[in-house]
Amino acid sequence: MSEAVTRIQVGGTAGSEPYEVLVGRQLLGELGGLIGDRVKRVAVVHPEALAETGDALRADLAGQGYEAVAIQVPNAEEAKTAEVAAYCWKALGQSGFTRSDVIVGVGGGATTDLAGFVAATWLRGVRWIAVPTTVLAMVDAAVGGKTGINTAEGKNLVGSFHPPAGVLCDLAALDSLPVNDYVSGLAEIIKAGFIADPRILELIEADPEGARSPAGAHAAELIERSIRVKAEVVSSDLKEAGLREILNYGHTLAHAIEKNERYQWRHGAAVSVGMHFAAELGRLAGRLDDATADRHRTVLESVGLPLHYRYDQWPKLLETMKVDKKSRGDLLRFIVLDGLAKPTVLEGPDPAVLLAAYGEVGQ
Ligand SMILES: NC(=O)c1ccc[n+]([C@@H]2O[C@H](COP(=O)([O-])OP(=O)(O)OC[C@H]3O[C@@H](n4cnc5c(N)ncnc54)[C@H](O)[C@@H]3O)[C@@H](O)[C@H]2O)c1
Ligand SMILES: O=C(O)C(=O)C[C@@H](O)[C@H](O)[C@H](O)COP(=O)(O)O
Ligand SMILES: [Zn+2]
Repeated sequence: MSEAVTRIQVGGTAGSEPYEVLVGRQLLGELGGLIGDRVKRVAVVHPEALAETGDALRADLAGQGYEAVAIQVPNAEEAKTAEVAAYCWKALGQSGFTRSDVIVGVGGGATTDLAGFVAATWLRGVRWIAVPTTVLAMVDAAVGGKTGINTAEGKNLVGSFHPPAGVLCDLAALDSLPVNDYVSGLAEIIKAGFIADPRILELIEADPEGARSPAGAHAAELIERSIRVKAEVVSSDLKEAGLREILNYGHTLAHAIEKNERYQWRHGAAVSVGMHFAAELGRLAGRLDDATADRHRTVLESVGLPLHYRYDQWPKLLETMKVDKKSRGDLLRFIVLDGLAKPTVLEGPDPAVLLAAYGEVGQ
């Protein structure tokens, strides 16, 4: 018997094309319908770790009559570089890829960010479909159309808003995901809990061990709730004119840590430390109550996410945070909470408050 498929609508307002995020099992049969029958070529962009999946998908699409090519890219952040994007552009050029052809990005958030960026830039924009295979990519990266690559100066500094034509979250893909990568994705789920849907936090607090596994009793509910948070926000503010900034909760420090670690830390681990910092910043700025700030520590720690980073790195982190995309001129801006599920912007915090907040995080 086939399991139920959940369909979550994204976009369709503010001038963006609507699309659906499908969550279920054995969803790859949906791919042909999403690609469409007037398409000649399909490029399947996948990481080394998913070489078999990428090739099976290519063969399946070839069997359906498409001219299908697989483009293998490095795992994780190694893929989010100008060099790898150029390698993909070369492969598309050599395949004769036109504006009516389609890119399929299969993999974690790093792969879907890259595949979406290549789709946004090739011929000034071709359609693309996301097939996220990590929990983080399902709940966050593949939804909402932020695509991009890193540069030596910082995380995601080059990119474009280019929403996919559809997102297929096949939960079966999570079975092969290493536990550390699964747990890293929980950081974005917990983020969705703090900024918008506290039920997420309750589900994790009730069974932190279960939350660490795709076999956990609430895995599908946690994933679907988080996708709904993201879908609602990006549907009303695709280009981050205002509301969408709340999805950046914890990310100002997180991106600086990732750069400092030369992108060897998982994004979710950095976001966990970044949310701990944002909670302390909110508390010390007089916005957030002690209980909600403390709740960050307990829930993040309960699933095995990190809370701390090197104290001596603060000057470098502060310098990197100045080129965060939320900054305006010399004004540093952070997302903090006024209370549970009440995200807001804190502009130009007192440097002494910033340092004191980092004092709780650094060790
Ligand atoms: N565009 C957005 O809105 C957005 C949102 C959140 C995060 N991101 C980006 O997403 C990236 C992080 O994504 P991530 O956490 O998915 O990490 P990732 O893409 O780096 O994947 C982690 C590792 O798991 C491997 N992998 C992927 N799927 C697998 C599977 N099913 N089984 C076994 N191995 C698998 C990958 O090849 C990689 O080595 C960061 O670059 C972050 O900036 C983007
Ligand atoms: O979708 C968004 O908007 C987010 O901020 C989601 C984040 O989880 C994600 O990591 C995003 O890539 C960060 O965007 P950036 O603009 O700060 O690079
Ligand atoms: Zn993120």
